[in-house]
Amino acid sequence: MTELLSSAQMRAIEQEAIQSGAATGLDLMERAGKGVVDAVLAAWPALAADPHRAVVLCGPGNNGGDGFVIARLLRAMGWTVRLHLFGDPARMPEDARHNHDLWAAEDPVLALDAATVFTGPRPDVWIDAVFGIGLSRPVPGEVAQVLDADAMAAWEQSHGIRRVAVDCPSGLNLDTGMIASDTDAPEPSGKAGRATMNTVDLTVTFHSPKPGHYLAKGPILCGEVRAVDIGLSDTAPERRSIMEEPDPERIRLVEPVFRGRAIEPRTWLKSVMAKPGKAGHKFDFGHVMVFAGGVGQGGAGRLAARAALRTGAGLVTVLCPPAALIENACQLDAIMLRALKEDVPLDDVADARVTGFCMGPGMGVTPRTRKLVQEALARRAGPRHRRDPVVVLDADALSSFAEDPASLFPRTHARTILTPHEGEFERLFPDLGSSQRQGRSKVDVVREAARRAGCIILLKGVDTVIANPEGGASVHVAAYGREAPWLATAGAGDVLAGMIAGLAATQASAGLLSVAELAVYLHVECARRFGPGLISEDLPEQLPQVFCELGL
Ligand SMILES: NC(=O)C1=CN([C@@H]2O[C@H](COP(=O)(O)OP(=O)(O)OC[C@H]3O[C@@H](n4cnc5c(N)ncnc54)[C@H](OP(=O)(O)O)[C@@H]3O)[C@@H](O)[C@H]2O)[C@@H](O)CC1
Ligand SMILES: Nc1ncnc2c1ncn2[C@@H]1O[C@H](COP(=O)(O)OP(=O)(O)O)[C@@H](O)[C@H]1O
Ligand SMILES: [K+]
Repeated sequence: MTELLSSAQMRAIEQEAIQSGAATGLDLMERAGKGVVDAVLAAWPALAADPHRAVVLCGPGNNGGDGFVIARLLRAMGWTVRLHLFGDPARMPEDARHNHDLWAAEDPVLALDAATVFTGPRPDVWIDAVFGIGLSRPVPGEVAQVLDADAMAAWEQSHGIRRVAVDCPSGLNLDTGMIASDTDAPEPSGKAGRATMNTVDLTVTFHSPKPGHYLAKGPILCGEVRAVDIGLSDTAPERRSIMEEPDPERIRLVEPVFRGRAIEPRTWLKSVMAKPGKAGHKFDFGHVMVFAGGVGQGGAGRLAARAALRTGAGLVTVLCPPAALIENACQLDAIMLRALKEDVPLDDVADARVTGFCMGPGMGVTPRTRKLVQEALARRAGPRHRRDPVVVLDADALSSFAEDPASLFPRTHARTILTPHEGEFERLFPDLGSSQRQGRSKVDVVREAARRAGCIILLKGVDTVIANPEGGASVHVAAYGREAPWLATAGAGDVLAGMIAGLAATQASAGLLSVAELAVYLHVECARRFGPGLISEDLPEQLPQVFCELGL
């Protein structure tokens, strides 16, 4: 997993390097500028063959300072560079001012406005170094007009300008992935909502990627993200094992990377899953009970059950009301089936060997659902198990508590995971819902929700955020070459709930958050492997091939 650094953490690491004497601010700025130039030439090697044309847009802070370094290095390579500055050079921070002066001693500093920028010749490379981690409010109107997608499209025509952002496309908040005007009133002179903010082809960031590259609009705007080494060391203790719970101070990106290096996915899978390489019989790998709905409402539960079985649970049983028994019996083979009468307690059908419950898909928003959830949450580890059964609550199991979420949270425990989509999340945490975030990131609100609920929360989306009550948080994004638009199909969430239950119920030694991370990754891998035309039934059926391709 790659650790994503907040702006404050990045500044602290930079300050530590400067105060310890390991580097000066100017050294870091020079390395940052050189890192961007190297990344550009690595992305488009043909540009190294002969001099080209660049436009560099600089802002009033150190992001602009990086821009001045980039302009100077390109100039030294014989490139023709037009540099535009927003802000007053006299008020720039010292290092940025120094680099401004080096540039200005030999070449003009042009105004940063649409009239000046778009009347110049079209460049081969466009560098956006206006605002980075220091963005503190919506981008001013005159800058927004230059960073506008329509204006760029009209100017670019078919010229093929390579667009590069320094740290981030200016206007993107690197902590939240939001555009400042998404949550605040736009500047009076600004374009409404900056909805047409320019996307770039390449974003070059420093030391480590930031949450905003992966959350919300980040993946839409950033193109490819490259983190370049600028010689900073991170003194935070390294996690010893890939399956260890995340550092509560950090956010980690779900991917097969460990300590900065890509690892074989199989190493990751084996560290989280119980089945590979372990001998045992079916009960050694857990028994998952999945609750299905009544007549005609069983599909969602059956999807979850199939996913639980394919992820490795030793046994899976669907529980349904007696009237739905025949319907389910017609559809299930390897999955067992039991009727659960309205007035029968869960303990009558679930013995001590049950290690997981998957509840919600298709169950119905009813008092009965609420009661069954409470009974499942009250269950404790059987004599042969070290851990309480995992309880995955999704869909109707969550919505059944919408009227009174506070009655759920005292019962949830460390082996509980709630897997809402945004609508279900807002029902349980109205003040943290997407319409109420006011600049708080998805990670912040999921951390807060996990703290309140006292269990793991997984908030789904293209960017899926998982957090535990201690503050540990992970982000998985279906972007940057792992797009999965075909997952936007009914029932995909039911399959994910089943996958989590199936992986966790095997009594793997990895923690529940690590299990959830892997489930989200596998879910997207299944969708990507199947590709266009995917429907939810296809997802569990892809698992064998995905496991095989990931080296199990
Ligand atoms: N940290 C590191 O390790 C390294 C950091 N490096 C680089 O430094 C960058 C961070 O630099 P930074 O802190 O100076 O912030 P930056 O993004 O230039 O913006 C601040 C300026 O913009 C202004 N301003 C903000 N919003 C505005 C708005 N909407 N409209 C108008 N003005 C606005 C703000 O004004 P103020 O809010 O103070 O009024 C201030 O003047 C970072 O992204 C990276 O590129 C590398 O060199 C190497 C190592
Ligand atoms: N465009 C998308 N890209 C990647 N993942 C997606 C996309 N759309 C939906 N998903 C994923 O598909 C699942 C949908 O779950 P959910 O909204 O609960 O649907 P349902 O209730 O129909 O099962 C979630 O895991 C979500 O993250
Ligand atoms: K920028």
